[in-house]
Amino acid sequence: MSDIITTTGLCKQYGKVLRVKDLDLKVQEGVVYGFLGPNGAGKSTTMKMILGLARPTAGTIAVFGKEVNSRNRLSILKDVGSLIESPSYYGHLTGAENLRIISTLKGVQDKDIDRVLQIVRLENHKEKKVGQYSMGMKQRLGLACALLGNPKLLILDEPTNGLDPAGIQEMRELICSLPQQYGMTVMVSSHLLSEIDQMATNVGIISRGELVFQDSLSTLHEKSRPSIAVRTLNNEAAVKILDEQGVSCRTQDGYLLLSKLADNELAGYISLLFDRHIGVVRIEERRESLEDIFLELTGTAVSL
Ligand SMILES: Nc1ncnc2c1ncn2[C@@H]1O[C@H](COP(=O)(O)OP(=O)(O)OP(=O)(O)O)[C@@H](O)[C@H]1O
Repeated sequence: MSDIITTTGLCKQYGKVLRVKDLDLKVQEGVVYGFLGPNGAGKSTTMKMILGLARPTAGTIAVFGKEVNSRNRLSILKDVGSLIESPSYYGHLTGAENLRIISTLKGVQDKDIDRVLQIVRLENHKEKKVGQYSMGMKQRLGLACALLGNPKLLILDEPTNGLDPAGIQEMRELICSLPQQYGMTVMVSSHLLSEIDQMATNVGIISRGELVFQDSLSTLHEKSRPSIAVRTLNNEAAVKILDEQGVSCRTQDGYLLLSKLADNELAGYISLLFDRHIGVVRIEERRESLEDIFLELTGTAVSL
């Protein structure tokens, strides 16, 4: 699989503050790359630099294997569609008319308009004035604009912002379908872990301008460490007994939390508790949630 976006040591300074620090991103062909981070982490700034809308302070950006410079920028970005911030439209014109204006600017044939309207499921509303569109329809029209010309790469900055749950679901399904159905690579940003979890195959997590995780979503899930939660009738005494055995544990919500043990070891400690007349009433396996991992990586509680 080739790399569609590679950044090396990418930095952006605003005033005296470095807002994007030494970013080495790798977005491989055919993935949905979820670019996740708390508000103000530097996601939009990074995407704008990739799209040539902001000038990097340092570092390089390669798209489709070619390092982007002022001479080749336009020819490379011809194959990139984007949705950055809420797009504005002519409200007195229809969806199709708005798309016609963009397709002319992009040098794309008119017949592509019906194709993109179909992908975003707006074909039945194309003759309606955009001023009468719902927020979700406007956002889908934004995606349609990005899809004009059948780009190989889509860069979408928080495309579900401002949408209701049904709109979010629809946008998410659309984005997920793009690599398989149209062979596109998608980089999509969000501050919502649950959204990236449901949409992306690969994840880059940015915190205060720094990349703190980059790998497949499944690798992120593997980081969630299993632990054993035990509920007894006397947790205080149980902690002392386990402590004597060299087993460290902490109490949380009425449970003793032990790091994952082999089954025979755990069985040994449980029978020891029985021998010491401590009733064991629950034994459960738990996994650290993705939210906990996100918190560890970024030091910021995640919004769901
Ligand atoms: N043009 C600018 N001039 C000065 N500071 C800026 C500019 N653009 C962004 N910043 C600052 O850079 C930091 C990163 O902003 P950015 O918009 O990239 O974050 P983000 O991760 O996209 O967050 P959000 O989800 O809130 O949009 C913020 O502290 C922001 O205030």
